[in-house]
Amino acid sequence: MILVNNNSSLRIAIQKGGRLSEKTLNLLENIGLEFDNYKNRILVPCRNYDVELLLIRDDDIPEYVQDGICELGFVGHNVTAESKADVTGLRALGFGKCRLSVAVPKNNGIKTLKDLDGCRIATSYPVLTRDHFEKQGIRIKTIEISGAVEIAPTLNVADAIADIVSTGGTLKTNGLVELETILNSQAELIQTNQPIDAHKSELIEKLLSRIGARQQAEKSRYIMMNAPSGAVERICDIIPSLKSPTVLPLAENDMVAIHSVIPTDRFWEVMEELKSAGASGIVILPIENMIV
Ligand SMILES: Nc1ncnc2c1ncn2[C@@H]1O[C@H](COP(=O)(O)OP(=O)(O)OP(=O)(O)O)[C@@H](O)[C@H]1O
Ligand SMILES: O=P(O)(O)OC[C@H]1O[C@H](OP(=O)(O)OP(=O)(O)O)[C@H](O)[C@@H]1O
Ligand SMILES: [Mg+2]
Repeated sequence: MILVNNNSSLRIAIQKGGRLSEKTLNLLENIGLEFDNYKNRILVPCRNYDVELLLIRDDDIPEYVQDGICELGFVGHNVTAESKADVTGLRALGFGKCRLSVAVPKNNGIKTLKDLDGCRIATSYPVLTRDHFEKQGIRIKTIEISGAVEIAPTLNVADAIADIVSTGGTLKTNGLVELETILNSQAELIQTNQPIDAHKSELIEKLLSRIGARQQAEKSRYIMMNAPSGAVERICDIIPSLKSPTVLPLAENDMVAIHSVIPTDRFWEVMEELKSAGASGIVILPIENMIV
């Protein structure tokens, strides 16, 4: 049975309450979509775009998108991969970064995955875990647990775990060490493989283009600085992306203002070099959107 969304508005599934909810809503608002009253609601209309949000548990998102109940979904790649849903990944979103890893109690002699042959692995990701071990010909028994997986070895419910790791703090607190990564993950935008009409396809195209502009902007900063005109060439060498900066004369003799866009992650690396090249009054501004 195919359960496509017959409503004329594009429907997007997002996590109702959890780690991805706020960042997903922020992203949608940052690309100009206005929602109100999404607290305590399941279907939330949008004031200025032909779209509605379906707020549900993240585990349900891939299947809702697979079945066409929602055309799009924002969800962790770990959840999509575990579900094996028939959907298309459109964009990695750069937040909710984590990994699914195998971890074992510290100092118990387990050094490689092979040492876990015949062992019990506690996890909320039985599909990905079994696939990973099977590919390496290692026999394991998965013990499916939906939360607080890290405590399973202490309770002797399992010999090891496969769980989500980000900073590694939870593993450390529970006396576990990471053995191997099964999957790297971040939040992603997924699309249904069910047929989509022309109106909804156009809405998706426009959303993707706005998300692209937002992602580009987040990767960049607008930089302004003053410098002696003789220093412009050296400053451009320090930041290769400053190939054709805007250079404006200042009232002060032989001084110019340099304006350009630089990759966010480069700024802190080159700030000292810029200063020693003669730059002063360096100002860095966030960019709202960037269409290249
Ligand atoms: N420690 C973490 N750091 C960064 N991202 C994480 C972390 N833990 C989980 N994630 C990502 O955030 C997603 C949502 O995590 P969350 O803990 O809110 O899920 P949940 O408890 O299954 O929520 P739900 O109630 O919707 O089922 C995860 O599927 C994963 O992609
Ligand atoms: O490596 P860390 O930075 O410590 O993060 C990892 C922890 O974060 C997630 O749990 P969360 O805090 O979302 O609680 P949950 O297990 O109840 O979902 C995950 O299940 C780990 O327990
Ligand atoms: Mg969940």
